[in-house]
Amino acid sequence: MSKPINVYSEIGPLKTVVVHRPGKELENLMPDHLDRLLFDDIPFLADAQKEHDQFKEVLEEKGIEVLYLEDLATEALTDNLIKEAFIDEYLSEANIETIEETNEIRQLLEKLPTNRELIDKTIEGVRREELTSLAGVKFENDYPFAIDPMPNLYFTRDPFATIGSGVSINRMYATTRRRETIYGNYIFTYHPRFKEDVPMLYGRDQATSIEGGDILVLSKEVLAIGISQRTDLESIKRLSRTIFASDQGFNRVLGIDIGKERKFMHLDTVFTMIDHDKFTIHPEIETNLKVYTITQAGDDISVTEERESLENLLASYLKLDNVQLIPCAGGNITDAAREQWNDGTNTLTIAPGEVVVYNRNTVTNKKLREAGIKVHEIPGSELVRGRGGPRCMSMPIYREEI
Ligand SMILES: NC(=[NH2+])NCCC[C@H](N)C(=O)O
Repeated sequence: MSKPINVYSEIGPLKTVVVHRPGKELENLMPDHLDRLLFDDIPFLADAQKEHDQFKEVLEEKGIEVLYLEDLATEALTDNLIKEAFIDEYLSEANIETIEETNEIRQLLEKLPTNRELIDKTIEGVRREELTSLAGVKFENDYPFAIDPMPNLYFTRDPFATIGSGVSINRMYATTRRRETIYGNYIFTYHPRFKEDVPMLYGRDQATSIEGGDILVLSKEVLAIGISQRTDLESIKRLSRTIFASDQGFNRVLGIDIGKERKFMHLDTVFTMIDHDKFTIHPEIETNLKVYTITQAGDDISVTEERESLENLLASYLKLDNVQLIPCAGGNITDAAREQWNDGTNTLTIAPGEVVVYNRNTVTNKKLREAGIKVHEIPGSELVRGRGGPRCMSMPIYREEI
């Protein structure tokens, strides 16, 4: 049987992808805690779900198998021991204040009629008002949650990342997203579809952070990884060592330093690959861009700073005569800033030269069409409020070879 995971490019025809339909976790967002939960606004859940369903439909119309993270996580709980271990791990990382609360929440989770409801509840979070053990208790603060929600989970790109036939279970930068990686760990360890034969390339317990939005598989040999607010050069070195040792054919990692900024927290918010020789790019990162090359050197790796422009580096390492960088909004400063903020550069490529984008980024989408790209538009007025676009909302599991 062929391997369950096959991702050797950013652009090979997409066959299988993992998404998460936003759920009640979005109704646990509050203005006072948005910053910490990495949100900029509160989406209207019903509309966010409709938009997400449209995203799924566009993918399914192209014959792409759409898997839901919440289904996979449910199916990974194949027996009671695994389920108990999952609940234990979830509770131990949930930052619950007292033993009484922990015990009551454990009972609440165990009593849920189905494993799917259990998974949904862990994503949604627990309000203090749901716990009878807290009735009448006076708190030092008015924080309403016994367990925080995980509102960012619909950005399935980030907590784990598929590379070749393996998966990097990531160490997330912010506490609020760290628990999301529990699901990936259970899926790739216990789900019948994945449990055999999926090499784990990074671990959630590592000391330095790396997130999937920074990881781009440019070719069978070359990866690009953002050095960003979310991903450290140290993590890239660690991942590179494992990847080179895993003998999958990857022999070069480009570390692209995009600075530590909230507005472009991951490489894929400013740079994506959309065809054999075409990329989207946010003009703001192009000046003074630092790129490092990591390769195998004897028993270890070497890291060297590149001198060439990104364009030349891509052409040379991808063995092309030249490449085209398509600037967000055609490069106009104001339009590019607005459309990048609304994920205009965050394209999901579903086949060479064919992408899914938000309809709101009209200037960029026009430029993509002019460059000969086939563009599928989806609405994203609510989804975008979490600061992520089609690439962030999708984790490819299988791409055909190109
Ligand atoms: N791959 C991406 N660009 N993901 C975007 C994630 C957005 C999310 N609110 C965060 O800050 O983590």
